[in-house]
Amino acid sequence: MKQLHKQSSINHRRDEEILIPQTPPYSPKSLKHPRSLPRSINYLFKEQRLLFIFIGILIGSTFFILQPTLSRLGPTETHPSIPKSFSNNVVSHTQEFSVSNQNPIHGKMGRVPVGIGRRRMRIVVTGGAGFVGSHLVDKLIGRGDEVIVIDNFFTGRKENVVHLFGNPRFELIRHDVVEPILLEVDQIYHLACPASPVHYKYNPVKTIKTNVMGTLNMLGLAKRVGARFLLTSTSEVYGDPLQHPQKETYWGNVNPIGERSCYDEGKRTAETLTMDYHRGDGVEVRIARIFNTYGPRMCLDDGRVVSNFVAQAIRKQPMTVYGDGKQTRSFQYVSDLVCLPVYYHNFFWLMDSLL
Ligand SMILES: O=c1ccn([C@@H]2O[C@H](COP(=O)(O)OP(=O)(O)O[C@H]3OC[C@@H](O)[C@H](O)[C@H]3O)[C@@H](O)[C@H]2O)c(=O)[nH]1
Repeated sequence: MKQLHKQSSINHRRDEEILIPQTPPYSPKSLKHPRSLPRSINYLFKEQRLLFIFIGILIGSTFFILQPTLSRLGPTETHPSIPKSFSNNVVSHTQEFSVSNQNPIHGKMGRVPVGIGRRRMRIVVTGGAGFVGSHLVDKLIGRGDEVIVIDNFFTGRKENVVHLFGNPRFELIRHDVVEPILLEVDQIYHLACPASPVHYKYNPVKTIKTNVMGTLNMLGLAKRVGARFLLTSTSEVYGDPLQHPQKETYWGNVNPIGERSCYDEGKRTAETLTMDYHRGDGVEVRIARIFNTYGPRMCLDDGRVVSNFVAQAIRKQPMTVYGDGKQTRSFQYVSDLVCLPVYYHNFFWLMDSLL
């Protein structure tokens, strides 16, 4: 009641003020000057105002039409040439790949509409701070993708990826793949595992755990988020091979209780898991059996033949050849392994092609 009373008294005072007008009463412009419409039109036509309005509208609409497309494209869009056909039993003396894909037609690359260009993808690289992983990450960032590196820094080093710090498309997570992790990604490159005999024999139980638990966790993630999965396996799945060169169809000659078994058998189990997730759960998978790789960022204390020979040469020491020296190996330069152009034995081709 108090409020009502107050209100009515205010209205009363206003009424009084209106009774003694000091200025002409307010009326809308349109009512005040009925002839103002032609004036407005005249105003628009004067000094090419209409032309400038049209130009503004044109620039604005062009921006809004192009903006979604531009935001999806990376700064450097170089597309790896992707051959259409592929034999499932590819044999190479330098590099060998095992491939599987349940439903090529519905692969992620197949959903990219023609004319829009390559879609920027979010990609996880386990072991991305390592020797091979960091080169892969460089190339992925270089072609415009978003990369999340997972590394526990056992053999990986921050220095390998430090040049990418500050890049908005790069993220680094200290994480051991033995523990599960949930991320929304399109592709998973699974590299995390010590690869040189010195490192993988250092803690054999941890090595096999990384291969089994780590691969399980990453395959689980791939299944959950519908990501395509690439396992980096090894020529060591052939063990002490009885066939030269080794074909993909060769099953190997592996000692299950030897010193190297944690790695050999670990990777063989990782391959088994990969194929089981593919057959059982429809996960799109690829397996790369990597032979001896060399190049920048290799650890000098890696223990492998190339780094040993280089380190000994730098120190002007004699090079040590183990055994009778009759053993043979296939070698590949690290960036060729990632994306050697016009060649299908590389990660990019394997991961991105429809197969
Ligand atoms: O100083 C050395 C080191 C090695 N070697 C010999 O050189 C050959 C190559 O040995 P490495 O240790 O470099 O490589 P390996 O072939 O045993 O395995 C390597 O290649 C495949 C990858 O997947 C493995 O991760 C990697 O360890 C072996 O026969 C080895 O006995 C030497 O003669 N001198």
